[in-house]
Amino acid sequence: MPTSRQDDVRTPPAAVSALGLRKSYGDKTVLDGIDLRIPAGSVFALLGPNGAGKTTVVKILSTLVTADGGQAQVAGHDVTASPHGVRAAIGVTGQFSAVDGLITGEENMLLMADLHHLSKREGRRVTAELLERFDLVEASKKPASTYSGGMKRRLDIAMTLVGDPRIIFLDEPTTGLDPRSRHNMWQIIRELVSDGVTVFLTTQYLEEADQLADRIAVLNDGKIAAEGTAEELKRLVPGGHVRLRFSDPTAYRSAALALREVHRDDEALSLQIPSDGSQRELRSLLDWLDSTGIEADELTVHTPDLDDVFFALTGGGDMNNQPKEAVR
Ligand SMILES: Nc1ncnc2c1ncn2[C@@H]1O[C@H](COP(=O)(O)OP(=O)(O)OP(=O)(O)O)[C@@H](O)[C@H]1O
Repeated sequence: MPTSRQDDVRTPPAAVSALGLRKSYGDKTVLDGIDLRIPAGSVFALLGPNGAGKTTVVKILSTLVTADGGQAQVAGHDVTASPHGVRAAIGVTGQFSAVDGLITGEENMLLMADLHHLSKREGRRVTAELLERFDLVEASKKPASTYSGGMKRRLDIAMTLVGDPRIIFLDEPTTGLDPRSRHNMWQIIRELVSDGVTVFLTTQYLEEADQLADRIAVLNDGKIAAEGTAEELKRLVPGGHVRLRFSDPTAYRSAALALREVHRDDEALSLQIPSDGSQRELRSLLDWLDSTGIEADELTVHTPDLDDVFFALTGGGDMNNQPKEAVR
């Protein structure tokens, strides 16, 4: 892989940057030219269906596998020329967890402290602090194999933090977790970011990317199909609308007659009005309702969500793609 210092002139500094990353296994091209730029201190989510190559990207950036082409820098180090520099700056958790189930949570942590050459005293201090922070004090003397999925993930992240990494790769951090554990994990990730850590997240959960990420890239067919903030991605797909529901048939009919370009549902007494869901459009609709004295019983806004974007970009026609309604 060629190395280049050209990225150094870019501002602000990127925690992770990649240009033209390529990877094939046999005759299967997994990554077909991936470009990334992740500003320090931000959360980046790589979204993609099963087998899209998300883990492969994480493995290349964390120096666990070598790319066939392109270049990547992590924390200012080239992944090929300076893998040790990369490894010293990053933490990786996820599908290839470092947790040893045979020893206790505390022993796992102390082992990690040893690997990072912390003194015994410092190792014990950091371990106690992280066990407390991740709510694992009670379980700390039990073998990690007895931990729930959520506890194992928390221990995994706690172990990663022993080395005080500035960049963390979280490969599907909440896959298989129940909703409460998933929300706990989201809170943990937000706290990491507020400490200035850069987070590179892979996920199949669109809501997770929506909740956490500053920028999201959708990986499909070995390429980045789209990249942007959640809002930018949602604007890529049409389908936003406001729905007005009435209980009074007269009010319904008046509104239906007055409003043009609406989709009528005479049975449900509801009208669907194309809208981008912006404050401006909602205000003008509400002002119009007020001025005409028409009273709707319910107003719901549907803005395209990341599910819509994901399916539009990845062509996942076999999955459930029902519009979601958000009552505002
Ligand atoms: N060591 C390997 N040898 C051969 N093929 C591999 C290897 N590692 C990954 N692949 C293939 O590369 C493709 C991408 O795999 P990868 O694990 O990166 O996808 P992913 O997006 O992380 O998927 P998932 O969401 O299912 O974890 C898959 O088709 C996988 O079978």
